[in-house]
Amino acid sequence: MPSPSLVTKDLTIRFGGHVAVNNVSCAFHPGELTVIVGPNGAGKTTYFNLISGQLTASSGSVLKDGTDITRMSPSARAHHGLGRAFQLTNLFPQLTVLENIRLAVQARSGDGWRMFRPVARMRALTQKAEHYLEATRLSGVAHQTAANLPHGDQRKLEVALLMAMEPDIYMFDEPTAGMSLDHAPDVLDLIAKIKADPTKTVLLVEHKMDVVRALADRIIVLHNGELLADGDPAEVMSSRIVRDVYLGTATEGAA
Ligand SMILES: Nc1ncnc2c1ncn2[C@@H]1O[C@H](COP(=O)(O)OP(=O)(O)OP(=O)(O)O)[C@@H](O)[C@H]1O
Repeated sequence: MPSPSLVTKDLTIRFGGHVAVNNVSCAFHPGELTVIVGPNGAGKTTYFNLISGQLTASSGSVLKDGTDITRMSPSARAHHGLGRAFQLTNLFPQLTVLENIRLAVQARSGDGWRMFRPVARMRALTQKAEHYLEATRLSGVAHQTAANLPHGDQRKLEVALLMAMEPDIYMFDEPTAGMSLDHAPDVLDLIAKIKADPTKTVLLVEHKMDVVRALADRIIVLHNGELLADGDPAEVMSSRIVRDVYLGTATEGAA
């Protein structure tokens, strides 16, 4: 097993008297896709927010390749290779699909967001953007404005933007939420492609068990902000304690 790319150590956040994530210690490795499951309110999104920097921990730490990123801003964490897909927030709605991806490629290449650059440089950026267009099967809508894309293609564009940033760690929060059955397989195929790269670590928050079964190498279960179970998907999902949690019969402190 390679050394972990991401570690959370005793990660905790309190909102007033409520501990939403409670001492969660977990290590994630390249080449591994971990699905985070748990009932509503278990702390899954809060755990994600603590990792990507939308929230700052009350105590504990987050390490990326051994570097302590606990107090870093989301953009500093992104700079360290942590990539989280967000619905639409990174899109320029009036620009085309190709232009949006090219801007992400540009940002990644360190060119910043400058408007003017030599033609050859622009061509190289466009070629790279076209590569991500093809990888995400969006070439057919390359010249449509992002705002006019159907919902399914917008979700694919979010994945394309994330890929263009070339993170080591991909984080997806319910990537097929709100998608029609026709489009969901496209996004799942993309995530499967990312997971096939042994240098990438993938974290996924997901409720849909068919998605979990299709993609998970490993499952962790959160319950009342605590890490309740961690391991092989089939074993974890068939374990008594996890089934009790999903049936709502688990008792406090069952972990
Ligand atoms: N900013 C906040 N202030 C106060 N309480 C919060 C805040 N964010 C989350 N919580 C609480 O923390 C707990 C965990 O919420 P979280 O959204 O992480 O759960 P979740 O497992 O992602 O749930 P779901 O599956 O429903 O999205 C909940 O009780 C929630 O109300």
